[in-house]
Amino acid sequence: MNIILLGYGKMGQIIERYALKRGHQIFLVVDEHNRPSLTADDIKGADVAIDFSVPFAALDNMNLCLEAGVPIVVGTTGWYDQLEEVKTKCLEADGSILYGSNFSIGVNVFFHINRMLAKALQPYKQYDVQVEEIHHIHKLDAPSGTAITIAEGILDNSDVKTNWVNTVIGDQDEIIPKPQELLIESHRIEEVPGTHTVLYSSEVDQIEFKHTAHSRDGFALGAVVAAEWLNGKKGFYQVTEIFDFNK
Ligand SMILES: NC(=O)C1=CN([C@@H]2O[C@H](COP(=O)(O)OP(=O)(O)OC[C@H]3O[C@@H](n4cnc5c(N)ncnc54)[C@H](O)[C@@H]3O)[C@@H](O)[C@H]2O)C=CC1
Ligand SMILES: O=C(O)C1=N[C@H](C(=O)O)C[C@H](O)C1
Repeated sequence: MNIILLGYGKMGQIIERYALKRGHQIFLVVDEHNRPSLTADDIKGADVAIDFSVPFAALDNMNLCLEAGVPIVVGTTGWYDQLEEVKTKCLEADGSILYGSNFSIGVNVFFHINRMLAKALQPYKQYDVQVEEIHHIHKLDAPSGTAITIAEGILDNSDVKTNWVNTVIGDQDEIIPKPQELLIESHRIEEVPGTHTVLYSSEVDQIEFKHTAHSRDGFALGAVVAAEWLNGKKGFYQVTEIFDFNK
């Protein structure tokens, strides 16, 4: 496939490596320097675009790809408050968008089991639940997109928790969540690639369910695999749809 890389930072550069390794070509690399002059005509002819940029740019990039008729895989997080609007635009334009807060196989299995765990513990009200995420100090958004997906999996399977609230440790006064609020605690530490933990605590014990990324390679390979899956499809998809264990 001919791939456009939208964003050429930590993720874009690793994705390039995996794309070449899997026999694809890089059609164009876009960052904030050449993005302002880019038009739909410039990207026509590419098979797919992969966006790992920044939230406002990802929204612009999705619009550009819809205009050009180029399918786009979006790994960028921090724009999910606009999800419904983007979905409507994509379906109206008969376009092709696949998004996901995390493209690694490990985290997608984690998402799946997180839902099962929440369902299993739903009757046992003696357990309170909280989510923790740890990322590098350069991360722009909090909570992480992955933590939001985890929280949604818990909220969908809880009759106690109604919404999530976030606190960034060290940045603000500590939030004391109300019983119906699911706390997502964000930590920003050095160069941590991404660690997510779900904690169920009762008076007598604690269950910890944790995923630790050792590098960004799992995210990058997953993004290329997602682009291969999207090739030739129309519609608005989540990365979870590409994994058989979710069927
Ligand atoms: N879904 C997933 O599996 C993962 C998602 N991410 C998300 O991907 C995004 C990028 O992460 P990193 O590569 O670590 O960040 P980064 O800061 O290293 O790279 C972002 C890149 O976007 C570029 N950029 C800025 N404005 C742009 C524009 N208007 N058009 C195109 N490019 C532009 C910057 O030059 C930079 O190269 C973040 O939102 C992060 O949360 C990161 C890892 C995995
Ligand atoms: O910004 C990052 O680095 C990451 N972002 C994604 C997120 O917000 O969940 C995925 C991964 O955890 C790394």
